[in-house]
Amino acid sequence: MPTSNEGEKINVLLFGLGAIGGFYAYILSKNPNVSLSVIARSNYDAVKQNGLQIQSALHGTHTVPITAVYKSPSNIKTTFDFIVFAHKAINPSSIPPLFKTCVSDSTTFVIIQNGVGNEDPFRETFPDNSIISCVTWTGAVQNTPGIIEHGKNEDMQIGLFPNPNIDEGVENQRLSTFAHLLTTGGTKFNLEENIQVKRWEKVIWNAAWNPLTTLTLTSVQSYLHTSPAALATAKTLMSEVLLIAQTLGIPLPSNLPEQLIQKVLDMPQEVYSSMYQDRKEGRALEKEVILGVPLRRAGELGLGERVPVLRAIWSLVDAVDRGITGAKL
Ligand SMILES: NC(=O)C1=CN([C@@H]2O[C@H](COP(=O)(O)OP(=O)(O)OC[C@H]3O[C@@H](n4cnc5c(N)ncnc54)[C@H](OP(=O)(O)O)[C@@H]3O)[C@@H](O)[C@H]2O)C=CC1
Ligand SMILES: CC(C)(CO)C(=O)C(=O)O
Repeated sequence: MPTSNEGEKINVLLFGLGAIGGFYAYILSKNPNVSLSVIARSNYDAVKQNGLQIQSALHGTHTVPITAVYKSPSNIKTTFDFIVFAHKAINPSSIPPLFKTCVSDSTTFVIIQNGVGNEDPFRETFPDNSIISCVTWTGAVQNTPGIIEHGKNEDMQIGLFPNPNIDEGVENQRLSTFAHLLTTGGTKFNLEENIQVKRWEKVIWNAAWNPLTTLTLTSVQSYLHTSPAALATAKTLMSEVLLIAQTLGIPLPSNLPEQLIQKVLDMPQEVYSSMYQDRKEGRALEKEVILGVPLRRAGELGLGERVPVLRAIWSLVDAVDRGITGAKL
């Protein structure tokens, strides 16, 4: 695979051209060696006609240079060095098989999503490819098709989802090439030895704030000020997911719920969530990777009786989601 300082083009395909996909499309496009293609769905016409625009409090306003805009992976007749997935993880296992014709032996998948277990469907479909797993704390929204609004929150952690079928040196080279693209794109990120620690830390945050903002249709800060029980509910929910992570052997500190509560209270702006946006827009909720997988892991670990709040919140989110999608039992 080319490195970005050889002057050879690095072919990147981005799937999930929404708030986060649009933001990282902009970051990746800043490297002159990147040829960026995107797959757009509801914003296809807007992006085709007017391009993709980013309006960021930190990066300014720009139109993103895009080589090709596709409607679906089935229209693509070429393969890529990196395929970046930034769609919502809804029916996660339905997505990787769509990409069979765009993948060569040297294609690396990059997953930028909330949740845990997101890598598994990619590894099952493509057992011989590398996966870079990314946890983003960047906050963005697409209120108008093709226009990505980004505030001041920007941070990401990235690391390999190691593939025992691939030489470690090759995997590290792929990781370092992608990290170089983020560096030249001017975004804040860290390389992680064990990205699963960061995935679980983030899912402890999302398992609380995403459903609580979605169910109450209010910001985290407003919810927390409703009554002392609100804070207690958030803390118990986080503690239950932390118990699951720790039982899986993920080294996370026992005071993480307090740390994450303090982190949200210290934020300069009110925090809503991507799941809240989905409910507001009448879109399916990311209930599987944020709540369903942790709950299943609890069952497998014999912790089912020790996560009652997680189960209750899961059932409420599931009911709201079924109300939106019309999915029957
Ligand atoms: N937004 C945020 O601030 C943050 C989000 N995240 C995480 O990042 C990920 C992306 O979230 P976000 O950017 O908010 O999501 P958005 O809903 O803004 O964007 C998702 C995009 O994926 C597209 N998409 C989904 N499925 C398909 C498909 N089958 N074919 C083509 N396009 C598809 C959607 O198209 P369409 O419009 O047609 O549905 C949409 O453009 C999620 O895992 C989220 O939890 C993490 C941190 C913060
Ligand atoms: C932006 C942030 C960090 C807010 O909780 C998030 O992860 C989300 O909205 O899903």
